[in-house]
Amino acid sequence: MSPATTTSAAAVRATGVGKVFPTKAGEVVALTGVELEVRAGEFVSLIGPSGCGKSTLLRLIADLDPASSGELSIFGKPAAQARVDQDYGIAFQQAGLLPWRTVASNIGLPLELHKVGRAERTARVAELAELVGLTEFVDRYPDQLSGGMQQRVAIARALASRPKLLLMDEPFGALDEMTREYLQSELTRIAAETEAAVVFVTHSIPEAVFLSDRVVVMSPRPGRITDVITTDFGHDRDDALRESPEYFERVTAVREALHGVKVERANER
Ligand SMILES: Nc1ncnc2c1ncn2[C@@H]1O[C@H](COP(=O)(O)OP(=O)(O)OP(=O)(O)O)[C@@H](O)[C@H]1O
Repeated sequence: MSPATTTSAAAVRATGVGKVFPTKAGEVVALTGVELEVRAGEFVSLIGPSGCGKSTLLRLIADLDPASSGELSIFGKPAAQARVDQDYGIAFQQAGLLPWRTVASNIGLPLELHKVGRAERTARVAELAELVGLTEFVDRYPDQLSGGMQQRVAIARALASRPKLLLMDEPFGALDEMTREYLQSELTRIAAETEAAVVFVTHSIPEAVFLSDRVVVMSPRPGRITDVITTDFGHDRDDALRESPEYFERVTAVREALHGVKVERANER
C-alpha cells in the first residue's frame, strides 16, 4: 500500500454516483444517486433483487468500469489510483484463476506482484491454504478442483496481501451450506483481525446479516439504495449468533426492507 493511504480516510466514499450503460435498446440506468460511505474496518453488504446494480457498484469501486456521474474515492484516492496501488483484494463469483498456475502459485500471485520474498510468500501461502482448507491441494491445477474449491482459492488469493479493503461479489454462492457458514465465520474473523473493510454482494439475507455491520438494500429500475440496516453485532460473531433473537430481528428487518422494494415495484406496473 502506498504511503498516501491512511486508515482515517473512509475505505469507500461514493457521492452521487450514477452509471448509465448505452445499449441498442436505449440507455440502461444501472445506478443513480448512490451515496455510500464504508468506514475503515467496516463490513457492508449489498443486497437487492437481480438487476438492482449491486455488481455494477462493486465494479465501479474496483475501477473495472468508470462511473457516469458522481465521485468515488477509496481511502481518499480516486478509484483508478487505488487500483494501481492495489489497495483492495477482489473475489468475484467466477473464481478467475490462472489455469496454468497451481493452487499455491494462484494464491501467491498478489504477493509476487507486491515483490514479497519467496520464503515469506511460501509461509503465507501455506497459512492461507490452511485457512480455506486446501492444504492438501496446493500442487493441483484449477481444472482439477471443484467449483467450490476454486472459489476458496480465489478467496485466499484476495486475502493474500492483507488488503485494507476486500471487494467480494457472491464469493460463497457456489459453496455447500456447511462450507459457506464456515467461510462466513472465517471471513468475519479475518476481516476483524486484519481490520479490513469489506464490501460484499450477496443474495442471501442470513448471510448479509451474519457478516455485516450494515446491510445496504438496493432496488432496481433505476438501481439505487433504498434502505440501510445496522446490525450492531460487533466483531464477535459465532454460530450462537445465528440462533439469537437479535439475529432474527435483523433478518426480519432486511426482509421487510426488501419486501418494501417488491411492493413498490408491483405498484409501478
Ligand atoms: N455492460 C453492461 N451493458 C449494459 N447493461 C448492463 C451492463 N452491466 C450491467 N447492466 C445492466 O445494469 C443493471 C444492473 O446490473 P447488475 O449486474 O449490476 O445487477 P445486480 O444487482 O448485480 O444483479 P444480479 O443480482 O442478477 O447479479 C441491469 O439492468 C443490467 O442489465
